[in-house]
Amino acid sequence: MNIVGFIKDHFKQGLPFVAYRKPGAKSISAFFQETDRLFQTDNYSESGFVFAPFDNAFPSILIPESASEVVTEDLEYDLNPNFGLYEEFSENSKEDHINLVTKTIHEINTTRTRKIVISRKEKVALENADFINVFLKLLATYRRAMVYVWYHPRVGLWIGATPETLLKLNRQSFSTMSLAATRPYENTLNVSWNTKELEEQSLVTDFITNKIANVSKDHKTHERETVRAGNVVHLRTMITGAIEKGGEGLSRLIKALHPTPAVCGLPREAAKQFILREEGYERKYYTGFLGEIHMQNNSELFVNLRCMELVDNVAFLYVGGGITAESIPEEEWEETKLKTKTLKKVL
Ligand SMILES: C=C(O[C@@H]1C=C(C(=O)O)C=C[C@H]1O)C(=O)O
Repeated sequence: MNIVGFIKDHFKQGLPFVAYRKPGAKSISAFFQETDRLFQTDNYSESGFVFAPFDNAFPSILIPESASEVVTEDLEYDLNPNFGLYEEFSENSKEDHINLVTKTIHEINTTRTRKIVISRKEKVALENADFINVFLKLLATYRRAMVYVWYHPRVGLWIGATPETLLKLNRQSFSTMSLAATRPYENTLNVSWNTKELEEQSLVTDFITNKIANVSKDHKTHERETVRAGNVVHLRTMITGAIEKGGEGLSRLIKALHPTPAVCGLPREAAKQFILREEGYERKYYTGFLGEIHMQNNSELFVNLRCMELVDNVAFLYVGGGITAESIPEEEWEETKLKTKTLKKVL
């Protein structure tokens, strides 16, 4: 049986699994857990696939390597051309989002908080909802993203195509990225970013390099670049380095980085409290992270962006953007609309 067959089978039996293709990879990998037990991890010391929520007060879920069949294969994309009708209705209206952004700007202007990432979820009713087709279409459409489908009967079904790496760790060497600022992709990477966008992204880079300094003996901040993620472009800076030998390295890096100001804000705790209090819905696993840990001395974690949760015939699309003192509410609304298109393209 191939991976798609295994996915159908496992889903039908109510057993946990994850299938994914890492950025640029040819093959699909998958973990098929043998029982429906809910495993958690708080020190990231086991090998397996981790799925962590935004709010780190809640546990990270693990599909352990030792309790799963791990499969890798090259996949032929067999797409169903008839799939593709959806009707749309927003849960959070435009007005709600604009009011929240306005309130966020006020918070930034009247407190020490400098950046807060505000998000919303949009409900899309699907006709013909077949999550495997959605996954296959994402695979065919976004080759540079981490494309995944993740399922646990007690947690839910999530699908996404994320452009953002939280952390790559190979033995002692790691890399991470500062990703922020968003524009539509207009057939070129030659974008002249304005001061607001450059500053917003610098805030993220500075935070990451500061945090990394506590964990890594040496690290390097690379040159800022413009990168494409489907229908949008972002500013990105890569940060690489090495950590000391010892078992705690991965956990210390995760705790230093998550949640970064690319998805939370600055200062981190104040921004997080504002988000939990004011956003008006639960992010769950959106802006959390996911990926392999301790698989052949490698860990590769991604920030859970451009993702959706599927509940029967409804998809909940999660999108957000960073707010600073210079943000314009109407433009922030447009930015979230643009980001939903990454997923709507395949629905
Ligand atoms: C929060 C999201 O994206 C993040 C926020 C960005 C921004 O503020 O411009 C850009 C990339 C991501 O780090 C999202 O896609 O939902």
